[in-house]
Amino acid sequence: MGLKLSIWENAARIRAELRIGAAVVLVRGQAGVLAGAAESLTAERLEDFRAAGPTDMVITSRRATTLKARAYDGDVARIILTPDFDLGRVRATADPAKDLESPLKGPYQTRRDGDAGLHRAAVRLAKQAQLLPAALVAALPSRREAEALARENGLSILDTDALLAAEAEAIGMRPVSAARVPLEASAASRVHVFRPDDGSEEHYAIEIGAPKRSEPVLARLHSACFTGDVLGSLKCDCGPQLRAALAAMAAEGAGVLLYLNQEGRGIGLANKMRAYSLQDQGFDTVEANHRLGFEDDERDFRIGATILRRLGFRSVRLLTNNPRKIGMMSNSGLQVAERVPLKVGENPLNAAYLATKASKSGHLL
Ligand SMILES: Nc1nc2c(ncn2[C@@H]2O[C@H](COP(=O)(O)OP(=O)(O)OP(=O)(O)O)[C@@H](O)[C@H]2O)c(=O)[nH]1
Ligand SMILES: [Zn+2]
Repeated sequence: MGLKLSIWENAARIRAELRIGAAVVLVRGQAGVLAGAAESLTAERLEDFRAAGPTDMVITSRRATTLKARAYDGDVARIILTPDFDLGRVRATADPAKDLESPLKGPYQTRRDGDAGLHRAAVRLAKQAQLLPAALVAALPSRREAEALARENGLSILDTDALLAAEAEAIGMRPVSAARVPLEASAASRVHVFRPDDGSEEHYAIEIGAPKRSEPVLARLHSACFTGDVLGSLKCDCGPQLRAALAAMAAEGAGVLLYLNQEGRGIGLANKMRAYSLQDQGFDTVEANHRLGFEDDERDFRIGATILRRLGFRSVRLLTNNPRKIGMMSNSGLQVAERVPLKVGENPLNAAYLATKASKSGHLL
């Protein structure tokens, strides 16, 4: 039977497998590797990697900077897994929790020859699985042998160039369901649920009143913050921003708030809590992300524009202090007719966080 998984089906399955510690096969051109996430690695699986072929641990250049490892591959570094490199050292290399306690983890020998494309893809998949951005990669002799290894062991196999090509386009969003939900801010509210074609998290649109599609709509792109939105955390300004945005829309009688499930600026709640632990050790919000191996902001801002367009909007008055959100909207073909500042919720416990966003991430004051 010619039943073939689509690239999205395959990538979604591989993300789930990486989370539970399975090894997968990645191929590109004539090359193939066995790959797994460092965070979910076990001692037994580490031996499987060593038996499969010469194994590297791949980290991002952000993490490499903290570890003083040379990154010859631009945004990633391939650490050669010498025989003494055990599971404890893999964990300590991936996870910065104990960096200050035991700063001397190296020296690391990093690889500079050969192509790092499949290694880069492995780290990217670990990030998408919301794990620490670090992977184990064992080189296999050829694509043909990689395909045979996958077939014989029932492993998932992914062509990483095909995934990159698919991701270059904005991911499609399908409206799934919608219903009236009267809110404290406004009784005239509807919640719409959108499901992305790539099998990742669903996102929500909260429509207040009946905004005209022919005029710029008062809009907010809100990224999920479990701690701020739900628990009322004082470490950030998300909860007050969420409520102030809904209140502003209610006051005008119309607006649309997108609730985007991009927790922790796209790194997920587990990694955000790791970042918070680092902040308790004295690092600011940007430094903490970098020590973990992430960029300051890992969100895909095209998602918001895609959903707004699906809802029929062409132009927005955007509630934000973040110039990147404005840039993304314009690049995605949505006109930003006006920026509406949203400065609420400053308190003594988040003042330094807000100041860092202004000084390092270009947030407008
Ligand atoms: N990684 C990380 N994420 C954080 C931290 N504090 C808050 N967040 C996340 O940051 C996001 C908040 O972003 P938003 O308020 O939508 O956007 P913004 O970039 O601040 O821009 P505007 O609020 O529009 O000006 C949420 O996903 C939070 O979970 C932190 O210290 N580290
Ligand atoms: Zn927050």
